[in-house]
Amino acid sequence: MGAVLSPLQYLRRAVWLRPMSGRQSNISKFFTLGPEQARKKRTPAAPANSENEDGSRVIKKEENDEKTSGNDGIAVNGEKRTADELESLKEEHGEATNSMETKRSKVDGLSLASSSSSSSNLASEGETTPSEIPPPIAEPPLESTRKQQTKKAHATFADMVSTFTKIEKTTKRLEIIDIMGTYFFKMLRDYPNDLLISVYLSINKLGPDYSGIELGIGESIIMKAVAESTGQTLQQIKQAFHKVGDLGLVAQTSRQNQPTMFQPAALTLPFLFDSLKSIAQMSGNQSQNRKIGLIKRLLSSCQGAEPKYLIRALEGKLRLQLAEKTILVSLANACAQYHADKKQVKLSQQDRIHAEQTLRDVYSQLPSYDIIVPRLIEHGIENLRETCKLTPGVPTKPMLAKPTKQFSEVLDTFDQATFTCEYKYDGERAQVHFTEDGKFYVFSRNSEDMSVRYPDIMASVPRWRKPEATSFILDCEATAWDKEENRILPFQKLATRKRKDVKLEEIKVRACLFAFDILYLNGKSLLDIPFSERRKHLYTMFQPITGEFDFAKHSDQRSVESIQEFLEEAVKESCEGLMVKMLEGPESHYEPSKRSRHWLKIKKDYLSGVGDSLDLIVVGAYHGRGKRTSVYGAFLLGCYDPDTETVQTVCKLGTGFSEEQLEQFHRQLSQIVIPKKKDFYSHSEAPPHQPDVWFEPKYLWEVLTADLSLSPVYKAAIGYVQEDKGISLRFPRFVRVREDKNWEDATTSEQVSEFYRSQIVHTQASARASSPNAEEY
Ligand SMILES: Nc1ncnc2c1ncn2[C@@H]1O[C@H](COP(=O)(O)OP(=O)(O)OP(=O)(O)O)[C@@H](O)[C@H]1O
Ligand SMILES: [Mg+2]
Ligand SMILES: [Mg+2]
Repeated sequence: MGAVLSPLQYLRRAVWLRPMSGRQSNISKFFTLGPEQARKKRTPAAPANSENEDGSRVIKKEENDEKTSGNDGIAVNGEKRTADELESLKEEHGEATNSMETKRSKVDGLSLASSSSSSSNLASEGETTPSEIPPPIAEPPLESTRKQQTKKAHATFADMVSTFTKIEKTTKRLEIIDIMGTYFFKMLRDYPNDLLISVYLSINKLGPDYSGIELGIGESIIMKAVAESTGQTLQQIKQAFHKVGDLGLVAQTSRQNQPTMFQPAALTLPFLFDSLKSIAQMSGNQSQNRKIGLIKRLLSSCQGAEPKYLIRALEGKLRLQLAEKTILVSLANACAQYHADKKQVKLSQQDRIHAEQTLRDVYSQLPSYDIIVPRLIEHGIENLRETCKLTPGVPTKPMLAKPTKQFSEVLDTFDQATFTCEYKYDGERAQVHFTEDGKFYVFSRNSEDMSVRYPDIMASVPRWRKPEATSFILDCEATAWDKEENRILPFQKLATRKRKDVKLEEIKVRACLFAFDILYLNGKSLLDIPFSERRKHLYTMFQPITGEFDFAKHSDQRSVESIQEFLEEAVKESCEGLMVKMLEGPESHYEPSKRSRHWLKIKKDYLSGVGDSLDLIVVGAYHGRGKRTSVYGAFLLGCYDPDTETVQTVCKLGTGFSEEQLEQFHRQLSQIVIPKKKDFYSHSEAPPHQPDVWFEPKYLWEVLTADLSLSPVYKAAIGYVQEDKGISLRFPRFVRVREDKNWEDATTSEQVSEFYRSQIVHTQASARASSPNAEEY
């Protein structure tokens, strides 16, 4: 196996893949919509040099060419900027990724300026009248002008924004997939070099999760930039924001009301992407001012609806209901269609489903568009499983478990199948990688690179790896370890370790690994072999070392009594409970990213409650009274619905805190108070239920509850159980802060509804069990 390329190297490769030629399809008959439906959706062509419905520009081609040709500079908000100035702007902010690309643009003319003509082509192409729709399989009208575009190599933000604007008008998932699929198809056909960037911008990410680069710029910085760039006072922007609740819209309106003498040059996707990356990575002295400066420059190149999405991207939330799975499906469709067209074959519904499944599977094993997109372009989706495989050095999405609160459920689920019980250690998930070229990594549950956090684990690998293991991926739990007593310490101890800049000699709380699975060994993926065999590999290739590495303790007995006993034993040894797993057959294969019924968790503490804890987003707080006057006395929490991208409130929480914790939370949360509820927070509008302050979504807390009930106030899982009622937690209690998850990894609305339903099933079962005619369990 070759060395793993860094994300930067992949990006470079992706950017330099040559555009492909080939026969192009009639995109009106796309994907989920038939030609008739697609035809109906089209609107008459917009007049030249006018604004589309969505505010994006339509520039008359000749005029635009005139503006750009023979002109060695472009106008940005009235200021004329030369290519060199723009180049130095990029350099000033330390971008490296596309520097070669920029140089090439300078030679070709000026990509920033020239791409506005391609934007007009794309924008007007989507807006033809029905009579202009070419017959199926006809060559698209773009062909004649395409030559010019191959010279002007970049897609524009304007194209992306007109796509986003279409998406914002619908809530139907199939339509969203169709719109995004059409967009990605055009990207593949016209700007393959920018496809990767367009995928990242659509999901509002700047790289794979393990790259650690994230957007999420604070409201105050953005408001300053909007005020300064649109000539308004900060006060005016704040007021507008208070009224509208969406900074993106405020920016768009402010920009539209601003008189500009010149058409700014179109923003290209690579330029935007590089700028966003620079903003995300700026730190230290003056970084706030530098961020504001760069945001202002971007804003000055924006028109129509572009400021809205630029600002939302900076905030870290596009609010388009573009969940990652939607992007995957759209991308799979686009690629399948593109390659079928090239080969001049018809794409069946079966082929589409197959393509979607392929991309989903591959992405959960190898969650890196940096690697996948270039290979999709080069080798097609039909070869993707071959060209993109599980790779040490790239964190795979971990398999997850379903909660259970009755032993009988375990026996029901596994029925006649062979299963095994393991201790459920209470620490943090750790995926340990060892690459062919001798590098170690530790990744978190969330694919973050934790190698710097665990120098003790990194140092211990050579001691417990046998020389026969030349590359591997292990699935483990890292727990805190008491060296004196030689035993596991409670989870809270592990949480006291620093998360950054950890020095080996300064570590007070040591981490011990408990390995429970092996996913890859010596150049081969082990995902598709039975767990019993994977476990054998695990036991042969590694050796336990007290306090550093051990195998998760297991028992393969299957009676309820023996499971019960094993659970008691686990709890005595500071574990949280048990994991019950399928041991043999295809159902015991490792399923990356799936919350699978083939893994059940039994937590001792929660057997009497709802079976599991919930991880909830802190969205608001109520001022304390009495002893708690100087801190927040209670908090408003919400779960997350990834399909609608909303945070839905689920309870008011006021118990389980120590005084120190309340003080600490007050300090932390005061920093992220926002003037108004985010418009993607869903909560009752009734005055008595309003919290005193609202927060940016940031912190995730683990919470226990006795049970759940239907509620008119809280909006969690609204519509799942009853059309107009949400679900709320009764007697919630704070357990801990979840530092290893992002707020978007909160318990989902669907999970909340499952907790609610399982509680009803459980109550009915108990009622049956206590009645004289109850069946035996
Ligand atoms: N033997 C084991 N097998 C699998 N996972 C284990 C084992 N021991 C401990 N774990 C941990 O248990 C976790 C699953 O249960 P847990 O309730 O802790 O999940 P979580 O991180 O809260 O996520 P979620 O609530 O989303 O499932 C795994 O992610 C892993 O970190
Ligand atoms: Mg856990
Ligand atoms: Mg949990």
